[in-house]
Amino acid sequence: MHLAIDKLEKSFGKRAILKLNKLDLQTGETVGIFGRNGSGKSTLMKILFGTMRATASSLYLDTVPFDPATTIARKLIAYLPQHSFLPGGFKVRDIIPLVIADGEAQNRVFYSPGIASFENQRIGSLSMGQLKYLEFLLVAYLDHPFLLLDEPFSMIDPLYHQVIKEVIGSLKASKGILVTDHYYENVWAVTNRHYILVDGLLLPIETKEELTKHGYLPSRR
Ligand SMILES: Nc1ncnc2c1ncn2[C@@H]1O[C@H](COP(=O)(O)OP(=O)(O)OP(=O)(O)O)[C@@H](O)[C@H]1O
Repeated sequence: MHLAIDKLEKSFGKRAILKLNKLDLQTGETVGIFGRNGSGKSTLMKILFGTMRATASSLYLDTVPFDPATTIARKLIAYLPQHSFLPGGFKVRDIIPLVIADGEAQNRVFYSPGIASFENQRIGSLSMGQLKYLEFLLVAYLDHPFLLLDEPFSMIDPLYHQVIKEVIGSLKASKGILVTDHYYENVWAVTNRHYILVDGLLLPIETKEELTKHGYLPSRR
């Protein structure tokens, strides 16, 4: 499947945040987006997922015009938002089958490293990192063809960064994945193509040095 952005603009009042011209995301590839705080990465993901409306857009799914308002109902895109989305009152072991219908996919979450150590806890009692890790696994193992990951590594301890990279690697062949995180080395390790969002424009980048050139990384490290 092929998700194509021909145009995507978003303004808040008079402030233009996104002025994208072209972005393609195909199943079988993982695309990284870098950008400074406030550059519009989360805004882009919210618009594609359908929880925020673009000011103007021209989007296509396999060459057919695509309205993100239909994303959730069509189970097209799984989305890990920056902020937690699970209800606090449920136990971890009960929320897994509520989010994921498929038994095999549920087991992938249950048997992921570390989950057994807190599967009997309530969501509301998890640490921020445990919660983010659980939410990452839940959206990653949904059967949707596209996956948007907004900061999957943030708040999670380094031991599990490797697990997350392996999960993304295992899904790469079957899904179109868009990922952003300020742990840019981790993003770079799992992506096929990379962009940096500068002044509302998505600029393709080939080397990490370009992250410095575009003012994302400091020039002396
Ligand atoms: N609902 C809103 N109303 C007004 N401004 C908003 C709204 N949502 C986001 N913005 C602004 O849009 C800009 C882009 O925000 P966004 O969260 O997309 O950035 P980001 O690249 O994801 O940043 P970070 O790396 O800090 O997560 C910011 O300046 C933010 O203040």
